[in-house]
Amino acid sequence: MAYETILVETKGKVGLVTLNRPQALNALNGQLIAEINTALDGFERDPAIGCIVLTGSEKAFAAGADIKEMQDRTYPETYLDDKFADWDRIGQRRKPIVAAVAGFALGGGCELAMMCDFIIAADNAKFGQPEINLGVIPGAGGTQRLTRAVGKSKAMDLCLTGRMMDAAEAERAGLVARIVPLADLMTEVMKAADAIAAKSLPSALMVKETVNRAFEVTLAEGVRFERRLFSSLFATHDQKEGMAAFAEKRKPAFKNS
Ligand SMILES: CC(C)=CC(=O)SCCNC(=O)CCNC(=O)[C@H](O)C(C)(C)COP(=O)(O)OP(=O)(O)OC[C@H]1O[C@@H](n2cnc3c(N)ncnc32)[C@H](O)[C@@H]1OP(=O)(O)O
Repeated sequence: MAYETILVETKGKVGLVTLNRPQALNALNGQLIAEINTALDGFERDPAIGCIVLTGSEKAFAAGADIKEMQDRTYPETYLDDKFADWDRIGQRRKPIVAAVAGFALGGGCELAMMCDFIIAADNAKFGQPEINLGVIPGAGGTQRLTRAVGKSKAMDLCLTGRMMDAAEAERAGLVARIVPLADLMTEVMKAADAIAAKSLPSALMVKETVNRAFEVTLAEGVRFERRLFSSLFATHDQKEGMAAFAEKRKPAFKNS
């Protein structure tokens, strides 16, 4: 597959997608979103891949949905085409996805980062939902995911003022898992992704599924769901191997089965 707006690489057990529209600060047009989905489809199907990393450039993870592509749309086109259904697919992937964010992650860029499972940010990262400055509101899940990540007060502040927050504020608020110096971003993210990809894939998929379930169901229901998945792992080779390896003081050799 020839990609025009992203770079796709495999590094060991990690699939790496780099947004590559530098002239528009990685503004997310239809083609770019379609290409991300094609790349993710491939990594999801590939049994050798245990973790995916999504990143941009040092200046911009992504400066939002492509405003120039959107500006002439009518209400019926916007509503009936449901363009953001393609974006939603990114957040519905089963394998863990880490967002490596440097520079601007604004509007759809912030929403794209939040569709990933966690964000590691460079110290120059800037996050925001500035759609209100364009006479609209976030449309790819920003009001919902941001509120769950940082709480109502800060989500209201960001979405109503349209201001940007820096990496330190984003980490304090809980949007970002950790901050690293810009020069170390990809090294640190790949270390994390390699560590995840070395785990048993069924366990990693179930961690993702259960943590995400916490946003959808009551505590009691979530705990019951977790217990069922926990129990099901005792039917796997990797549970026997993981626990035997601990007892025998050696590294486990997982088979993803
Ligand atoms: C998902 C939904 C529902 C909505 C959205 O995401 S709406 C978009 C939200 N994002 C924004 O409003 C941010 C827009 N961009 C900016 O405010 C600035 O570009 C900046 C603060 C991120 C960076 O400013 P800077 O002065 O460093 O760079 P520019 O000269 O402004 O940009 C360079 C180049 O990129 C084009 N660009 C930037 N962002 C977008 C975008 N979101 N859509 C389309 N194009 C974008 C910008 O026009 C310029 O291109 P030209 O040199 O051809 O003018």
